[in-house]
Amino acid sequence: MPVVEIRNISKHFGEGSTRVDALRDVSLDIHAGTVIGLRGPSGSGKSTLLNVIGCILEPNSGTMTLNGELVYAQKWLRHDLRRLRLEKIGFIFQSHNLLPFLNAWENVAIANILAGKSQAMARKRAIELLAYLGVQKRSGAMPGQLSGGEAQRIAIARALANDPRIILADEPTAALDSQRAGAVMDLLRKVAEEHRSAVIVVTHDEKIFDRFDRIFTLRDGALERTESLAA
Ligand SMILES: Nc1ncnc2c1ncn2[C@@H]1O[C@H](COP(=O)(O)OP(=O)(O)OP(=O)(O)O)[C@@H](O)[C@H]1O
Repeated sequence: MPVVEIRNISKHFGEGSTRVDALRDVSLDIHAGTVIGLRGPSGSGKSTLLNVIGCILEPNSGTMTLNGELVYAQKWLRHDLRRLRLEKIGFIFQSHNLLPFLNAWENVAIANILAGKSQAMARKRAIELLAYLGVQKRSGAMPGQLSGGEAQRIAIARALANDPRIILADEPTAALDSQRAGAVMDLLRKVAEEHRSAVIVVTHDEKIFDRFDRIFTLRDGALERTESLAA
């Protein structure tokens, strides 16, 4: 069973002469344990698709099933989308978006505290994740003291805090050199395989194209072609 199942999803912004069709009839399946690339020219709908899968943006039509649960069919079928996001979905952004006034482990723990877990449990989980990602030595550092690669690992740890089945990453390697970009992709693969998550990465970054199991290409809001890169 796919972790993400999208059928005929469309999304437009505006009406009449200002209408933009950001997604047109997009259908795709994403399976557990896979790392998927999403590419396409600027304005082709990549962020819109990521935000729809992340239940941040409501589509106009189609259906979406996440982790076996039908969550959208012409309308949202759940009223607690925030909880769904907190429990099932991890977000990683290009600029890591760490909170500047919290140190590394606190930035990771906040995800669990928001989800209602105890401070002690949130701290324990944060420290475990920082060790898993190889940045435990930086757990007391403030974001301004971290290198780009360290900050991105901590942002990945935060995205993993609630054991999400779906990890959405918007240009996670854009600010990194090829060695660090490769290390981030290795981590995302490890997470996909060990946690049986589906990882979806929006990218223009050609140096990581060979790291995906599959690449979906969007053009003018429509899925153009898919490439299976798995050996
Ligand atoms: N909130 C909005 N209001 C109006 N139009 C929007 C909005 N968000 C996106 N669009 C339009 O929808 C289309 C798809 O945008 P989207 O951001 O998904 O593209 P993208 O492929 O992620 O682009 P980029 O690579 O530049 O980030 C674009 O034409 C964009 O201008």
